Amino acid sequence: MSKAPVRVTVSGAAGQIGYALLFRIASGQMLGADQPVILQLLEIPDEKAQKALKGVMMELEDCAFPLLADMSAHGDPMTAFKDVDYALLVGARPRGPGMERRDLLSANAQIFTAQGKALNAVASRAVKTLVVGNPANTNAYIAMKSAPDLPAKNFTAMLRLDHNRALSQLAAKTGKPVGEIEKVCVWGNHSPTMYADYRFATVGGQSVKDLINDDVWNRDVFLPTVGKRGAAIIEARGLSSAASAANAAIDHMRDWALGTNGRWVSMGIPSDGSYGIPAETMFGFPVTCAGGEYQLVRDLPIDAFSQERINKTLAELEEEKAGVQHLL
Ligand SMILES: NC(=O)c1ccc[n+]([C@@H]2O[C@H](COP(=O)([O-])OP(=O)(O)OC[C@H]3O[C@@H](n4cnc5c(N)ncnc54)[C@H](O)[C@@H]3O)[C@@H](O)[C@H]2O)c1
Ligand SMILES: O=C(O)C[C@H](O)C(=O)O
Repeated sequence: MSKAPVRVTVSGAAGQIGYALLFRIASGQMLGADQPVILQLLEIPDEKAQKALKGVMMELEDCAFPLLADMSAHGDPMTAFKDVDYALLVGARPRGPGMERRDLLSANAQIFTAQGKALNAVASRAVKTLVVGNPANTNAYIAMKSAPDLPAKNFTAMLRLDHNRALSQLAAKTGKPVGEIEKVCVWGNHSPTMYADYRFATVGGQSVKDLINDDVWNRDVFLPTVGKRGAAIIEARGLSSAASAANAAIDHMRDWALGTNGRWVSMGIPSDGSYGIPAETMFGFPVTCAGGEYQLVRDLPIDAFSQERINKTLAELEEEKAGVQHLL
């Protein structure tokens, strides 16, 4: 018997990430080739944005995706999030050349307060929420705090793009296939302070750290390359990353919903106090996923270098959090 459709809301649906994301969701790449979806697409209630959204929906229609059971356009989060099972909060102002993420904080914070409240009021009580819009960790924290009737664990932030960027850099450095590298993780904030950690990584049973054996490369090349990759793409494209961001969102939601078979992935999740990260801080951690839930990878040893990096990214998140307290 075919599965009942699930409801997926995407905000910022007429934006550049939205354009790279919706067709993949509707084709089954996010929730599986046997899972019909109903797309509830949210854009600002502005004539131009709503018209652009209509155009994207016409294209979705023209793909004749068998899994696309229905779709609707919305300008109000209260209707867009009604009964939603999966919410991808993409809509926000992106960073332009020369801008830092913290410049976006106040511009975007209000969006996530309103959307958190709407999720609280009308979403499925099991809704899985991924925040992509920057600053993603703090926006996810704001949405979570604005939705007190939903479990905090239902709110996550996207660290997967950093995770995938780290994997590709490690594959290039070691000359090994990217798909064979395991146990990489990214700690902290989706920002240049994130700490991409390959101390536990293996490839074909070999330690990646031993293979590379170069702490200077780690500190001076690898970490800055992964951390500043977003800015490098803005510099090259004149626009922030879109296809790779959409790809990371698909990876994040697919793994959360369908599981990782024991593989580690990185997700921004509300801390339970582990690794000395204050409870509720929306922090990138290594996790595995099974049965529709993520589980933190616990009790990893943290050496002095790693602790210093984790402290730095935590301090940035605490500062961002302090900057939005008045909104919560
Ligand atoms: N976490 C990550 O790894 C990551 C990666 C890339 C981009 N991003 C972020 O994702 C966000 C979207 O990027 P983009 O390139 O698609 O931007 P974009 O400007 O192309 O599209 C954003 C869309 O969101 C819409 N929007 C704005 N406010 C909204 C609201 N309140 N409700 C609904 N829709 C709203 C806009 O009208 C626009 O169509 C940005 O914040 C960007 O910085 C995050
Ligand atoms: O860096 C940005 O502003 C966009 C995005 O977060 C990225 O990492 O590519």
